[in-house]
Amino acid sequence: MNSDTIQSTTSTGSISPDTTYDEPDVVSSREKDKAGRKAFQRLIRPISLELAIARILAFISAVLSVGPYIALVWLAKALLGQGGAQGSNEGEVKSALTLLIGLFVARLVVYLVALTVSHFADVKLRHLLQRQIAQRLSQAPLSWFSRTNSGQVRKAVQDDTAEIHAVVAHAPVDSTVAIVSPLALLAYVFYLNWMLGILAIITLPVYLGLMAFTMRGMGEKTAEMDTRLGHVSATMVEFVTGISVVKAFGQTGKAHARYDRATKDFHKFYLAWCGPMLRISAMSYVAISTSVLVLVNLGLGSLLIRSGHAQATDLIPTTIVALAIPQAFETLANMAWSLQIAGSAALRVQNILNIPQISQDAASAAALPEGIKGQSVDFVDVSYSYGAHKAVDHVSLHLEAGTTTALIGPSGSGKTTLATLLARFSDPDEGCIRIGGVDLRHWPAETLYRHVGFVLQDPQILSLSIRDNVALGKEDASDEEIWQALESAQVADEIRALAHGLDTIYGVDTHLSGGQCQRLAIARALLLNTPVLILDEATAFADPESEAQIQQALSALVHNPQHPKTVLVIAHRPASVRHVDQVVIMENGKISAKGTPQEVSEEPLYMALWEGSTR
Ligand SMILES: Nc1ncnc2c1ncn2[C@@H]1O[C@H](COP(=O)(O)OP(=O)(O)OP(=O)(O)O)[C@@H](O)[C@H]1O
Repeated sequence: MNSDTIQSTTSTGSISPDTTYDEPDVVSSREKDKAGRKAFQRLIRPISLELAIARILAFISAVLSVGPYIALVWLAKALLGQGGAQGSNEGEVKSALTLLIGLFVARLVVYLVALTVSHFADVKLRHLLQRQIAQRLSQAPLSWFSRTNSGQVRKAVQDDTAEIHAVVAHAPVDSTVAIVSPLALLAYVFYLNWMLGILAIITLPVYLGLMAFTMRGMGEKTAEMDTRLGHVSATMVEFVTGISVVKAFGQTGKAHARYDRATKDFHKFYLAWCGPMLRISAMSYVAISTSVLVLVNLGLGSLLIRSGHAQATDLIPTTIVALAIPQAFETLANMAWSLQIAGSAALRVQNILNIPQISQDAASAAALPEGIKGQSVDFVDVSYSYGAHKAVDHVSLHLEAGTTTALIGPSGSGKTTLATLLARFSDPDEGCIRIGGVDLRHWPAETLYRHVGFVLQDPQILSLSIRDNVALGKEDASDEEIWQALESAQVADEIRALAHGLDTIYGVDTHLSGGQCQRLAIARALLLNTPVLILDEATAFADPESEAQIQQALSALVHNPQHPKTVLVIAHRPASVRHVDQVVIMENGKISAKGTPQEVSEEPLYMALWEGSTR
């Protein structure tokens, strides 16, 4: 986006100098419009057969729409007694009425069947897209989520599938009817009397000319509007997400300013675009307004009748047709607009469907990978980058089964990144990570997460009951097992004190402190009892009294001879490294030293950790 200041031209051609806004790249808006159309066509491919059937039915319904007019002319002639004797006229009136009602109903039925087919197709597509989106999101590496604004994800998953619905369910039927029906009606009107036919469309060139003028660059402008709306939505999400921090530091005005500016920019853009357009389009609607059409068709039509160039019985249907045609243009204009909106929506859905996937070689979701030996962990020449920034740089590390390794190092040295690679939040760019000698890429996801448990800095307590939160990875856990895990994590008393105990819904019935959330996350890991455990400063939020107890519980768990664990702790304090088997020091994404606590005790960073704690 560049920030050129542009001036808007009003309908009178004057320049309004105060109408300034940030202008997204016009070329990119045009490309976005094109790409959106392509993405939409690609998305609806799975329902192309259903849409073709809906279009054919809509075509039949549109052709049938001429029927009632033919019957109307017949009826008018019969009523005006142009058909001959009295008796035969009565019969003709009845037949004409039967035909009129019959064709009207037949047309309506075919139209409704066409709409039903397109709605079924839409339901099928929605289901398919939501399933695909859910599947892609579940296989996306965590790094993708941290790069992507949550507002964008929500928009793609919820709003965009709804916008595509509006077009898929209605456009094929309504646009076919809107094109075929006026053509069929006009053909009939011209067949009745070509001069009345011309009257029926005589004001259309004025309307179409003005409309064409207002619709110039519509595709790009709609794409630009979508970009700007996305920006408004993203700044809103950003503002709401960070509101507590922003308020705490008294920066509400500053943070709000970004959202405020985005909405103001949108407001200016929309006014500058739609103001002149609406004025011209209002003028164009005069040309097809009912009063003008009635005046032209009935007025000039009467003159044609008087001069003997037309019959009175033909004038009523031709005037009705003239009044019906503008409706078709309105439908087409609305459909074109919806199609452009759906194009942008399709592009976002397409982007979600294109997100990189964590590769999955193993076929069975539950089985252990073949060739697994023990629970040792190996990082083999592992590198990982966030964009151009290398966070982990050719790291090789062996974690002996049943031992505890502490990762220490300055902030930003790559500890969390290395640890989360073991939980397969992303795959390494280079090298590989093995558990029991098997590359993580060959582990079925379900099996992997029954082998690797983690407690991260952000404990991620979900808006579920305490029971479901603790038993997240072990749905069949008994209450007894859950309480046992809560006891070991030193949080059982607090949960017992809640009015609904294990059934308390987090975030609805209660809010827990950071330390309590952390201990719940530890209970979750304890319950899962995985042979490999990652702790990212698991005691960071714990209050001093419970910290020692949590450490004891964890150490008992780690050194349990029945369930030996391979543990990787990201440590920021001496308490976390005191009893470990191995200390690994990281600096700038590389391992600078490793060994037992005694072996690394002279390392400056190790000493700094102890000194920091006693300060
Ligand atoms: N999602 C991300 N996107 C881009 N860069 C990131 C992301 N996460 C981490 N980084 C960068 O990667 C580097 C390593 O970060 P990492 O969080 O692994 O370090 P750390 O040693 O765990 O730090 P800390 O002790 O502060 O948690 C840092 O320079 C950080 O800025």
